[in-house]
Amino acid sequence: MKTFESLFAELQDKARTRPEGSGTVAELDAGVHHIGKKVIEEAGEVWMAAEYEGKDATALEISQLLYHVQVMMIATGLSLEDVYRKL
Ligand SMILES: N=c1c2ncn([C@@H]3O[C@H](COP(=O)(O)OP(=O)(O)OP(=O)(O)O)[C@@H](O)[C@H]3O)c2ncn1[C@@H]1O[C@H](COP(=O)(O)O)[C@@H](O)[C@H]1O
Repeated sequence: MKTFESLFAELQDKARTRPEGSGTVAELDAGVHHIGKKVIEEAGEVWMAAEYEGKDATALEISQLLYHVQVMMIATGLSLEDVYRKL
């Protein structure tokens, strides 16, 4: 099963190797402003799913929020350790 750490390593690899067709590469190229809007959009979807759509839909939306947060970390040059130090 994919974990937060393994997904982050995968996304770092995508950012470095820039494979054709990667949504992550496209999102990184679109920049922090675009990624920020995706984070906000997914956060809103988490809220709505949690209130009205049940556990499975909420888990899906949370996974998408975590993905976009990780893309933001890579776009801003943050490592997992940089964030974990703040926990
Ligand atoms: N976990 C994710 C992931 N979660 C969310 N998303 C993206 O976020 C979008 C969220 O879906 P929504 O339905 O909310 O949005 P949408 O309006 O349909 O999508 P857009 O039109 O905004 O792209 C999805 O369409 C994906 O583009 C993800 N994209 C990629 N991953 C994983 O990231 C890794 C690298 O992916 P690539 O860079 O695409 O190879 C792979 O393991 C993927 O499984």
